Amino acid sequence: MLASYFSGKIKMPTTSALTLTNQQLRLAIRKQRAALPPHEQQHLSHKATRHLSGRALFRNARYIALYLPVKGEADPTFLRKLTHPRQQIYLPVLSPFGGARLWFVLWNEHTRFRLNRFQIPEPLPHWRYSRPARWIDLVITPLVAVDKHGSRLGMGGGFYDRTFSFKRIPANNSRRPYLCGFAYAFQQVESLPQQPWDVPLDAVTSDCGFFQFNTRLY
Ligand SMILES: Nc1nc2c(c(=O)[nH]1)N(C=O)[C@@H](CNc1ccc(C(=O)N[C@@H](CCC(=O)O)C(=O)O)cc1)CN2
Ligand SMILES: Nc1ncnc2c1ncn2[C@@H]1O[C@H](COP(=O)(O)OP(=O)(O)OP(=O)(O)O)[C@@H](O)[C@H]1O
Repeated sequence: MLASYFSGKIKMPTTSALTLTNQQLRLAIRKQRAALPPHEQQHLSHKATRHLSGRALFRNARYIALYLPVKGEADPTFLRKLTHPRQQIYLPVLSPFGGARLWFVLWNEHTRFRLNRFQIPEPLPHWRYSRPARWIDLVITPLVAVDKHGSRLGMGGGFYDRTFSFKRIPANNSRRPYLCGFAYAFQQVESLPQQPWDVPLDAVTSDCGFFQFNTRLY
């Protein structure tokens, strides 16, 4: 439908994302995502996981942020089972100080959860188990749509863009963290309108493969 499955070879989409507003595109893809039967969500998410888990960028990352999927989002949590003991998994938590920024809090067998204001489970924030965004090696980001340049459309809160805005400053010379979108192939669209605050993804993994963007600003 909307997708241009750009991994590997680029196919033209039947509907250009540019003909829809961001809000219309969000609604259309969210509907398609929520309509996937659970076994299909799991099957496609497994495939997306396999396209990433063997790569050095995953195996060499010590601090990895995942997210807990809601409403049919692709599920990256299988990656947790594929980590080795020296790797640590973090989850996003809405900053208790506001500002629409994310904290990253350790997820282990002792982690206690609560629902945030979007009804998404998140670890109870504790400074001892939090890690600053710039000290995470690999962030698996949720997304609604991504285009072939790595522009990401999210749920519309601007959380990831605000949290990783430091990556847009060339003087930071910050390759870290590596931002990898996690999605279904139908979320990959030809083109999204770019906003000045957008922080491009470094890569995306989906059921149709792993795709690295040439978006190095630094
Ligand atoms: N699984 C998951 N966790 C995540 C994100 C995400 O996209 N997916 N986020 C990515 O930034 C952050 C939360 N951002 C969000 C931004 C807006 C809405 C939202 O609009 N939700 C409702 C409507 C609003 C409401 O309930 O008050 C909706 O689903 O329609 C949800 C999450 C952090 N954690
Ligand atoms: N670095 C920033 N500084 C200030 N405002 C920002 C910044 N990044 C995003 N915003 C604001 O956040 C709002 C939502 O942005 P956008 O629609 O790009 O969110 P999104 O990427 O879809 O959401 P999310 O990252 O939460 O999944 C915009 O109105 C924008 O003004």
